[in-house]
Amino acid sequence: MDSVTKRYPDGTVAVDRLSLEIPDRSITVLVGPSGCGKTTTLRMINRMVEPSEGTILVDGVDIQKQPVNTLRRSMGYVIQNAGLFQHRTIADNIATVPRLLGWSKQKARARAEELMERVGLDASLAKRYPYQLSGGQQQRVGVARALAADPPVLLMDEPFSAVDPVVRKGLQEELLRIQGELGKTIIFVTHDIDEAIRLGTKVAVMRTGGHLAQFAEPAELLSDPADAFVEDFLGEGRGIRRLSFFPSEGLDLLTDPVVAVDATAEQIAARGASGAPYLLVTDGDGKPLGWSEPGSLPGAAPEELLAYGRPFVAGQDSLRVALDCAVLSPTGWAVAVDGTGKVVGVVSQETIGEAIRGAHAAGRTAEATGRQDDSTGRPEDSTGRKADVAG
Ligand SMILES: Nc1ncnc2c1ncn2[C@@H]1O[C@H](COP(=O)(O)OP(=O)(O)OP(=O)(O)O)[C@@H](O)[C@H]1O
Repeated sequence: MDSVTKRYPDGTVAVDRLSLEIPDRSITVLVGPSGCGKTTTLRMINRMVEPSEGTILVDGVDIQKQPVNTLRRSMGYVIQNAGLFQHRTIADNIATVPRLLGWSKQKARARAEELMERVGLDASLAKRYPYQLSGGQQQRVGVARALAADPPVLLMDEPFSAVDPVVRKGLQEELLRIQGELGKTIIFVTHDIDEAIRLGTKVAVMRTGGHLAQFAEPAELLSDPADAFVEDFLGEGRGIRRLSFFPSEGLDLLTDPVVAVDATAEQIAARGASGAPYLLVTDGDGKPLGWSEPGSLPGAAPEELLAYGRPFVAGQDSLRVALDCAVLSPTGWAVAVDGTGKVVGVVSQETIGEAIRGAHAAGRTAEATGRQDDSTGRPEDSTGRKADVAG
């Protein structure tokens, strides 16, 4: 997209000389306050709105030189409230484009069934009508319909804005999973910066008047907002949210303060000597039971143990998750587990604080030498998806 401007007939400049290079097979998010030109930008990409100036190339081809129908078939389009055809069943809604393309009824139906599964909809919903579905389910149908003819590009305009936060998070996770599986190029409009940071490989922050304020990876937005507008738009907690991009790998985990529930008095005395104010007691499988002062062991009843709270998955969860676990722990220590829930060590808030300072210093070095810092890539949580950076 090269120096694209949209001036509406009444003189409103909705988009002003916008230049963006949207990366292939990843999610690019357009974010900004109401009226900053996000929807206009998106609609210029499938020519629902024609630019006044500038050029838009897709795979190197000027979209103005392509027949509109061909262009739109290569781009799925999803809008808020899904925009489903109310008088058609779910299966027929999803099969709309394949049928227009002349697919047989059977083939289109099979495709609809396949897509329902892909977006997490039960097959039993196929014969229902949109009004018989929840908002979140309707939104999934909207995504399935947009994917039906397997277009390489998906344009999504505030697709999850109308659903509650829990459903929204589920839809976001689903979209990340689908993108990972199908490798679509997705351009996603939202006014929610947390959604942008969670979903975007790259995020374009726009400001009123259709100007581009910053185009960067989420971690870079959080560490180096281009100006006061972007900083303000990112809101509070920028430093904490940035920790989602730092992995917990390499945290100095201690195993000395971890004792099995059947440990002998001598073993406990030896652990107590390590100086930790609390020991973490584990069950026969190595899973956490709770914290105890060394003097109360052995023989502490389960109800006497202090709750260990939420553990983090070592190496998989981010430093943000590890810090959160430590802050929520009654002892100020976080419990680290492996993928199966077995304790691999414990770590104090202080040690996590040192790791955070180290990660910041490494980030600064990476910036100074101009190399890409791996820790500023896509944050992952224990599910292997992007970490929750909301809030
Ligand atoms: N058809 C139109 N004619 C005149 N002005 C328009 C038209 N469509 C949009 N605009 C104006 O262009 C500007 C950008 O609108 P646009 O819908 O692209 O913004 P947006 O960032 O998507 O906003 P929102 O988040 O509220 O949906 C706004 O000032 C809007 O009022």
